Amino acid sequence: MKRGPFIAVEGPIGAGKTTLASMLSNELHIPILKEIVEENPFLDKFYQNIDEWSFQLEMFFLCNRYKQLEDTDLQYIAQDKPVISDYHIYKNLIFAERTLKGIKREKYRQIYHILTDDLPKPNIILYIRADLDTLLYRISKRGRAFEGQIDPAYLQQLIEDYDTAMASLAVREPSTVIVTINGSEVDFVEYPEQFAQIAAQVKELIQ
Ligand SMILES: Nc1ncnc2c1ncn2[C@@H]1O[C@H](COP(=O)(O)OP(=O)(O)OP(=O)(O)O)[C@@H](O)[C@H]1O
Ligand SMILES: Nc1nc(=O)c2ncn([C@H]3C[C@H](O)[C@@H](CO)O3)c2[nH]1
Repeated sequence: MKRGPFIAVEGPIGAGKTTLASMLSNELHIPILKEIVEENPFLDKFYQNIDEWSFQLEMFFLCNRYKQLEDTDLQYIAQDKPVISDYHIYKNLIFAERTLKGIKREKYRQIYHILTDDLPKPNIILYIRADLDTLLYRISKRGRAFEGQIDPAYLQQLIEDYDTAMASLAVREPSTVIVTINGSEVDFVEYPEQFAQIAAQVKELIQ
């Protein structure tokens, strides 16, 4: 693996991305790039009425992440400095393909490619898979008010969309290392030895 690894932690809602990315950032002394959730003005409205608010929300996420990754490129990636992120830009498309319909989906796809095709992409992805019950439990434990309205069917679709998207990314970008973590069985929060195993694997990849 070359210097300057760009690591992304991915997985469906509540899989543990921010938790794992933060733990790895501390353990490996790699700066973290975190998604800003609290300042999103559309999430609440979106979960109340997905069809009404999806375009605004998806565009908001796309523009925010575009700006964040542009800055990260200058600050870290272009200088070969390692960085770990709790998302991959590709997640925009995974969600948008599910939430948008018709002409809006087509317009979004075009804008997504215009904005992101030349952005630096992670060379390591830690993909946390988890089953519906695990995700629902973790989302409720976290207790964000607006997520109380998440439809389990929407979450189940996202679980499947993520599997499909990761499989397609593996074919499209064979040089990207994808480490799949079974988040319903591996518990890196409760069991330090399970976290140590993941950290050791990542360390080996970035050496
Ligand atoms: N392995 C785990 N075992 C037990 N609890 C966990 C585990 N991973 C995460 N959690 C808990 O589950 C909740 C969701 O985790 P986290 O916020 O890291 O998920 P996320 O994937 O970043 O979510 P989002 O998709 O909303 O950004 C948090 O309360 C966290 O403490
Ligand atoms: N529709 C949609 N598109 C995205 O790109 C996206 N990224 C995150 N999320 C939702 C999941 C959590 O509730 C919350 C925090 O991650 O925001 C998204 N929702």
